[in-house]
Amino acid sequence: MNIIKTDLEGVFVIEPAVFGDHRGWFMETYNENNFFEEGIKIKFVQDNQSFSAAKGTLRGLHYQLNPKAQSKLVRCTRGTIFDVAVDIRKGSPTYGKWFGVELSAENKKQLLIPKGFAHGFMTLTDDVEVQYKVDEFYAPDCDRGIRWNDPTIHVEWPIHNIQPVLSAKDEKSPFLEEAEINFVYGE
Ligand SMILES: Cc1cn([C@H]2C[C@H](O)[C@@H](COP(=O)(O)OP(=O)(O)O[C@H]3O[C@@H](C)C(=O)[C@@H](O)[C@H]3O)O2)c(=O)[nH]c1=O
Repeated sequence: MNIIKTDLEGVFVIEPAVFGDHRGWFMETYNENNFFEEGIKIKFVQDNQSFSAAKGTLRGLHYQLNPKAQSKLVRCTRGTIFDVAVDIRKGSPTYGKWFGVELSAENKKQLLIPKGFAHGFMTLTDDVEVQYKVDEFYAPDCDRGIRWNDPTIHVEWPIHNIQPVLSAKDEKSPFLEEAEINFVYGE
């Protein structure tokens, strides 16, 4: 398993070791020891899965406020997504900066998104399944969003000539400037 740093502190791309043989393949999708060796101490408590029917579906950018903030370990088990983490920790040297990576059933990569980041993804194929582990339970009262096309964050979504398929909630999310955020860098 390769745990690869990105330009955003605490955001990692994970490349699992895939063992193929005449039957197919095997891989570990999570190994606590490997994460601990990299100094990543997370205790996951909930596993989530979503299905998106159409290419160009966009879920995000989502986060839960403190004290219910979540770290997320995201993978795509059917189809392909462009997965994005945005640093929304006040006072962070990379505040408002984003990192994106293609995750697919084929490349088997995962993205680790720490607390203090917003997360979202766009489907690049039809019939997409995304699975992710989180280290805090769902807390609807703390559930928040930032508009997917916030001009100050300016995520370069790979499909930009279409109106994405959005939830009613995501259509109305505030822009970063007005969003309620209670993450402070270093805390
Ligand atoms: C996230 C979540 C939702 N739900 C319910 C609430 C709602 O009725 C239904 C659909 O919820 P949403 O519309 O928020 O689902 P979705 O837009 O897929 O939300 C997810 O998006 C990605 C990008 C994330 O990062 C996740 O943390 C989560 O916010 O599922 C749970 O029961 N538990 C959960 O953990």
